[in-house]
Amino acid sequence: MASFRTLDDAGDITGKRVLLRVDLNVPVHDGRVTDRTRIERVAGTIRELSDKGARVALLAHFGRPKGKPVPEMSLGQIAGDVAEVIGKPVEFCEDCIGDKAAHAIDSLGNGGIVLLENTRFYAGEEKNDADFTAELAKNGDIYVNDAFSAAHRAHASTEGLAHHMPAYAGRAMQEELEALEKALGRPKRPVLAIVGGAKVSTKIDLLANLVKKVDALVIGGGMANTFLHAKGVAIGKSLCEADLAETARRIMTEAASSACAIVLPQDVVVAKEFKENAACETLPLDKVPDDGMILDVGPESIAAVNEWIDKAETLVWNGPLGAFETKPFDKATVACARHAAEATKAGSLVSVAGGGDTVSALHQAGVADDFSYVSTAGGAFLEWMEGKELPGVTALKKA
Ligand SMILES: Nc1ncnc2c1ncn2[C@@H]1O[C@H](COP(=O)(O)OP(=O)(O)O)[C@@H](O)[C@H]1O
Ligand SMILES: O=C(OP(=O)(O)O)[C@H](O)COP(=O)(O)O
Repeated sequence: MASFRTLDDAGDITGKRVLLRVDLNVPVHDGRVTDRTRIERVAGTIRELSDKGARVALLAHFGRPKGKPVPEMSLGQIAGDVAEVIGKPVEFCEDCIGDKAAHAIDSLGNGGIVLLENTRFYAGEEKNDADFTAELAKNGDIYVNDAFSAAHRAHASTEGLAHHMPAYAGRAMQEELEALEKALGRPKRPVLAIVGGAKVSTKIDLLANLVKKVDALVIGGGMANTFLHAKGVAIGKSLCEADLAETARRIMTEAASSACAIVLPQDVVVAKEFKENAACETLPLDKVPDDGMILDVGPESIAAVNEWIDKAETLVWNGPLGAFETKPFDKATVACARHAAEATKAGSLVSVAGGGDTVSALHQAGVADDFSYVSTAGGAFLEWMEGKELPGVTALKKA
């Protein structure tokens, strides 16, 4: 039996106002949702609540607007996709608190669904501010959290609300926790982690714990640039958080004392412009020009990652190895994803990958169905792997 409350514990919810936290932080390019996995995973919970006659208000964030309304980060652009995926009408309300939100929810019929505007348009969301949480809470009778991929954030809509009203885990949250426990509860060694992507400052700290849990850590993508910089490699104009160089060095020291191999790029793909089909060249690490950007790792690095995949019994992967959305910088991510998929199909690897963009990359490589498990979560999944309590999950635990 789950240690947290689920929808099975919610009783009769007919006519009740349900504040349902979902993660709609999906990849969007040119105003179009390019990967609907996160929407598809929560669709079952939305339908179930609606079919049971609840009035469903969807709470979600999109991007990092830093506490202010940013039109390009409006959830209005996602509402149509949500409606299509769940196969029911979904209204959109341009605020998540106040009179507009109250009116939108009060006017729903039983089974009606409204998507409220980006909670991160208010600074109180990320601060888990008591007044902001109380404003959100005014519009709900019960709270359901189905956003596993945001459960590592102790924000108003992911944690605070659970203390204001009866709180339950949604079906997708339940499934993610069960699937991760099944795939990785007692992982077979060697365990290989691949961490890439662009969210360097929010993910780098957890690497210090991760290196104690895994046998090798491949660092790629934007994350690798900060480590290369910390090792004194000139990386030109590449995405890098130079102030985290000391943290990167500490992680490499921690890895050495935990006998975890750190695998950094050996060669890199460099371009002067970040655009589709930009001219680029593969260079050794000591040849990156001052005006160049590392946008992918090169063939020698791909071969090194694949060798580690061959040695590993278990793979956990978050964050693409390059800027895969922009060709030709998808090569390393696609090649290594296909290699891991082959090993999984051959029965020699348990492979778990997660993260909004990572899942999109696996779909692009055509292998999302070949991994042992694909989580919607990136940072939350890695923190779960570290053994950390996730605030969004802890808040749902039974007393
Ligand atoms: N070398 C790089 N330079 C700039 N951006 C990169 C690089 N490598 C990967 N990225 C970007 O990282 C983003 C994904 O990062 P992140 O959000 O951390 O992953 P996820 O959503 O899977 O958790 C992608 O948009 C990708 O373009
Ligand atoms: O996309 C998300 O996480 P991920 O990039 O770790 O997969 C979640 O929506 C959390 O977003 P955040 O990292 O801006 O808090």
